[in-house]
Amino acid sequence: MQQPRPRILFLDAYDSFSNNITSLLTTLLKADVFVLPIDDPLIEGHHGSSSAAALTPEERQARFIAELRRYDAVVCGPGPGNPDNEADVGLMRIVWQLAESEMLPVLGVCLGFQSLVAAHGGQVGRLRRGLHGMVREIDHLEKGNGEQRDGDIFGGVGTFKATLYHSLCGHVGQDEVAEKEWETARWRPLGRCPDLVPLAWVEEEREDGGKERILMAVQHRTKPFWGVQYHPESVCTEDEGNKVIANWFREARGWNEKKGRVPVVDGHALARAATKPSLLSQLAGGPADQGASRRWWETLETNPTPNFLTVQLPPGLQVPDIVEAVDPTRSERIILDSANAAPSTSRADVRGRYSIIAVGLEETLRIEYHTGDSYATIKIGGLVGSPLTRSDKVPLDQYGDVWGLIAAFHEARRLPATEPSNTPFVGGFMGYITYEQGLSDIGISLDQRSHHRPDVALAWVTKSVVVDHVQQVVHIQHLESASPEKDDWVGKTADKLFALRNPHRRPSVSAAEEAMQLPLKMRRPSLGASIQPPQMKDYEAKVRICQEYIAAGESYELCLTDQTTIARPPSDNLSITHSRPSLCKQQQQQQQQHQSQQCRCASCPPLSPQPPASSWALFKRLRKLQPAPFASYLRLGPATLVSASPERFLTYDRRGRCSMRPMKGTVRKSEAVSTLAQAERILHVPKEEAENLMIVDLVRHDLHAVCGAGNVVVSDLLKVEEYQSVFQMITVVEGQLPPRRREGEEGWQDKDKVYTGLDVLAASLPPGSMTGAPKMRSCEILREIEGTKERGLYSGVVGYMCATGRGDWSVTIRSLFRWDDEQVAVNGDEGPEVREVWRIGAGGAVTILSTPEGEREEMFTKLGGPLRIFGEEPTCRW
Ligand SMILES: C=C(O[C@@H]1C=C(C(=O)O)C=C[C@H]1O)C(=O)O
Ligand SMILES: NC(=O)CC[C@H](N)C(=O)O
Repeated sequence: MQQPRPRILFLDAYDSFSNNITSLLTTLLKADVFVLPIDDPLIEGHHGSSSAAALTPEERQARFIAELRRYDAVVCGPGPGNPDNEADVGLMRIVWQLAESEMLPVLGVCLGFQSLVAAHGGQVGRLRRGLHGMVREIDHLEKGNGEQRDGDIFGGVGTFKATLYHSLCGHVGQDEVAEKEWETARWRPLGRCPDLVPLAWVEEEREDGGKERILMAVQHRTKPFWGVQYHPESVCTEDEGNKVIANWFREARGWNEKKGRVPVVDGHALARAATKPSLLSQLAGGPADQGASRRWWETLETNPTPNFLTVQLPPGLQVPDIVEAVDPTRSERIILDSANAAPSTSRADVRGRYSIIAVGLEETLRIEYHTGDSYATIKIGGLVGSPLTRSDKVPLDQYGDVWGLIAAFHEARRLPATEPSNTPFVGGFMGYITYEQGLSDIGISLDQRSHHRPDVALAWVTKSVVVDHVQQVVHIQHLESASPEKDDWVGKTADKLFALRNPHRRPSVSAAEEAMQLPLKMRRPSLGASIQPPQMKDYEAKVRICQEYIAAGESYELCLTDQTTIARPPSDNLSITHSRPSLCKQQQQQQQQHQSQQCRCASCPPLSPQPPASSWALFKRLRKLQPAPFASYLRLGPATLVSASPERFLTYDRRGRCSMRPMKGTVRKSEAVSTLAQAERILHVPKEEAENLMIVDLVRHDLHAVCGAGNVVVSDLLKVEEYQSVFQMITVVEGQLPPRRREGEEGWQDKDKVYTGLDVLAASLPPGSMTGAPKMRSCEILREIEGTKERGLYSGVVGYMCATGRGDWSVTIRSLFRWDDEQVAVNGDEGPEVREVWRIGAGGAVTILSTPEGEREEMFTKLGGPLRIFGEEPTCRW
């Protein structure tokens, strides 16, 4: 008879590495792994779960114990915080206290290990300095060469290195052992914890020349409890370490056998599967149920006739020229621009291949959602001045959440792979998602917000132009709805492009745009742009606060950021009265000094009387100054974004192959660091590699949540790449979604098995490179430190999801954005004047090894890129 697969319960302490552990356990031990949060509402009665809230503590404990009977073993996971705080370890504490009759084998990992130590007489205190993303050789007794101790899970294990992510450590009495006794004494229970047998150590050399003895693994003398301080699941833990886990499980099963303990699998389980259910499975009922009350938009754009034409890219033509020729109306626009694709910008290592231009955006159907609302809005159009055709508030309960609605909307319009197959996008969603939506996705509630702006804005683009910079062709694409008036948009657009071959017929450039095209040194600060950067000392103080949280074990890495605001006369918002100043120069200067905190240096040129450049002109300038592979321009609803992002967040193809590209480790180009080899020397150091590694493990966790155990690999680790003004270290992490059922097999009863790239996107926001690890606790801490201001578009994502299932999203950094409704009033010569407000976010990852000055410098380096379009160089000003 076939043996049933073993079952393991994983107690999740909200770490960002948990899914890597469940993946390792599943693949290595061929076990089914189920996950229960340490504060599971069904047991703990939190979060308003009425059924559990009514229970007494004894009854809750009984529920948990009943749940434990279902498993062969338990793994207590890693996480933020300290085992001395009950809330940080929750249910773990019950596990160590189980009566003999209910006991079962347990493995503690990191926080779980510390909780084991704390429960058996040890103390958990701070390391002299935290070790996060540091890879160390684990010193254990066996080293594969002989003597076997009963229950020593290091038996037969050779030398291996493992990744550490901890600020705290277990004190079992190691510091009281004299040096000459240490060699042998460290393998026996030490004074404070007679029941814990040390199995492994790391001795860390400290700056004072001394060594810190760090406990790395223990086993309980009589109970089936083991624990490891290091992270067995990290991508940098060597495979030899897997033997420890295999040994643990062999011991665990041996113990169960000896005790005659067999898991009882009946009734209802509280724990959930390690992989998330798909978005489509959240839908209440199938399409048949929804048929009764179809809304007007449900059938719109559902059965299009694709109409495509591919033409040669007229030589010398830039993406903005194409935009201006094919979509000159200049109201709403989305352009995802491989701005560094041109050979003239070949200094950069990473070059985009395609630029995607949405055309006729005002007429598109779109989804907008303000985080926290119980409904989303589906509408057509909506820009000030253009007629709002229709709008519908869609309650989200039947979709689970906004992601369920987006997935259902996409699914209803999904296309089989369509010609031309060599275009990444034939039509589909284009738009943005804010950082705050990401926060809400990971369970952080946003308190009172002072606005009602969309956090998710996705247009369903049916007319698009895709430039393939490698093939030098342009795909003109129209997913035509079955409307009787076909207007041959594709043909007409091709004609417009052909017309561009004739340089005399190129679109004319407005005066403001012309001004923006002047060489940098001739530029003056834009009229009245009042720039408010972060204060250096404040920023440094915030870095120190981050480090205090890290030292306390609350986080391993925090991506601290701050914002610079730029107030300037309104440029392209038609709803704002355009106030053209008529001040004399002297008055202007006086007013300028009064309003702004900007430059006081003598060399600063006087203000020029030119009108403010439009956001489009700003974009054209930025793409020239900072050509980046994931540049974008977006003017959608009330949001405007001008971005020179170098960072891909997530891309996926139709077959569910996903790839993420976290970027961490930045060095500014300078005379001293101008070559890749020099940058590599600077970035391949423990501090920078650790920063990157932490995010790599976090991203693996995010991908595992959807792709499932064993379906994630790291294909390029810690690679240094060159960009226009910086070098960046990146890693590529790839995942494979479960295969989609073939047509016909795919009934709604299988909908929970249908995953798309949207599932990965929804499960991975906000981008880990912008949060730090563990994600949830780090975001909570960052909200405290950064203050109440929202990051908004910054730290969110911009991208597309094609109707055929392919998608690509960049992290919104090195960018500026503004909201139409954010204005400030200033006193002008002729009374109050309004100013539009642009925001530039910038920051970097703070670790225990950071220096406040270094972090501040890094933040200003990143800020400097987008700020230059205002003719500003941060170093001359603050
Ligand atoms: C926070 C920013 O960048 C992020 C932080 C990086 C780092 O810490 O090295 C690198 C790229 C981005 O993921 C920013 O550009 O503002
Ligand atoms: N990775 C972890 O579980 C860390 C545990 C604990 N918060 C520490 O920092 O030491």
